[in-house]
Amino acid sequence: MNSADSWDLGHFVHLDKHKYRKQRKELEKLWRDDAFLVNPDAKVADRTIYKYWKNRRTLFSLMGVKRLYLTKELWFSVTPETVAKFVARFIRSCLPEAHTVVDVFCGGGGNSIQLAMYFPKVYGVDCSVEHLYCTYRNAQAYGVEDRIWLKYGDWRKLSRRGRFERVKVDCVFASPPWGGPGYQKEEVFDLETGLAPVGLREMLRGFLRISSNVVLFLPRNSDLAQISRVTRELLGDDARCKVLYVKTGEYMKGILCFWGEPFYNYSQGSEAAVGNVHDVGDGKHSNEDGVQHARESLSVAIDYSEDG
Ligand SMILES: C[S@@+](CC[C@H](N)C(=O)[O-])C[C@H]1O[C@@H](n2cnc3c(N)ncnc32)[C@H](O)[C@@H]1O
Repeated sequence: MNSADSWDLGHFVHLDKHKYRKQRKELEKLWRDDAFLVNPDAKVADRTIYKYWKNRRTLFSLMGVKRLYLTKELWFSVTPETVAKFVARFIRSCLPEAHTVVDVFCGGGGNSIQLAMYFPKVYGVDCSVEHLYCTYRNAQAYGVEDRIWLKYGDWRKLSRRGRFERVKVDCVFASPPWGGPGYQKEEVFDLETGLAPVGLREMLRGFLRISSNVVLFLPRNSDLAQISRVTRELLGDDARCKVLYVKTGEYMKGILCFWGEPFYNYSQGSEAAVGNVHDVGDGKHSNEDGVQHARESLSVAIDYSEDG
C-alpha cells in the first residue's frame, strides 16, 4: 500500500485525547473525502486564486508530479518552495547540531516540509484542522511525514500555557498571517497592529521562551525601527536582529528576521543559501553597512516567473 493511502494519528499531537474528538472527526472526514486535492491541470474558476494557480509550481515543485492539497487560504499563504528551502538550509548551516524545530502557523506545510528535509524533528502548529491535514498530505508527497508532528491549537493559548517550553527546541520558525494581500497597500507595515494573532512584541516574547533562536518571515515593508526597538526591549541594548530581504526574480517576497547568536555569523549560513537575498543590516547598525555585506555574501538568483 502506498504510504499516502494511510495516515498516522500519532503524528497529530494529542488528537487522540477525548477533548479533541471534534477535531479528530473533522480530520477523519477530510481524509475520507480526499479534501482539497489540487488538480494542477484544471484552471481555477476563482479569479482571486488564479494568479497563485498560474504560479502553482513555485509553491510546490512537485505540483503535477505528486498529489498536493491546498485550501483557498493556503493558495495565498504557502511559502514558495525556493524561499522555504533557503530558510531551512540557512538555519541548518547556522545550527548544524540542531535536532528540533517548531514551525508555528505551519499552514499547508511549505516551511515544515523543507525544514523536515534538514532536521529530524519538526513540530507544525496551526489552529486550522484543514491546514494541518494539508500539511500532512503534502508532507507525504515529499516523503517527510515521519519527521513532522502536528499540534492543533490557537497559538495564543498554547503560548500562555507554556506549550513547548519543556521540549528542547533548537529553533522556532514562524510565518504569521500578514492580514491578506492588503498589507502591500501600506507604505510601512505596522508589526504591532498588522500581524495576527498577536503583535511582534508578544509573538517574539513567547517564541524566545521556547528557544533563543527565532526566525520570522515578515512583510517586505515591515517597520525596521519597530523590529529594532522590540529586539532591544526584549533582549537588551546590545542585542541584534539579522534582517534579510528575500527577492525572487525581480519581486521582493518579504523579509527574514533572525534572532540568536548563531545567525549573526551569516557568511557561514550564506554558503548554503539558495536565493537572491539582500541583507539590510541588523536593526541596530546602518542599512548601508548591511547591504554591502550582503552583496559580498549572497548572489544566487531564483527565477520565479512561470506561465500557464
Ligand atoms: C501565512 S500562513 C502560514 C503558511 C505556511 N508557512 C506555509 O508555508 O504553508 C499562516 C497560518 O497561520 C494559521 N493561524 C492563524 N491564526 C492562528 C493562531 N491564532 N494560532 C495558530 N495558527 C494560526 C492559519 O491557519 C494559517 O495556516
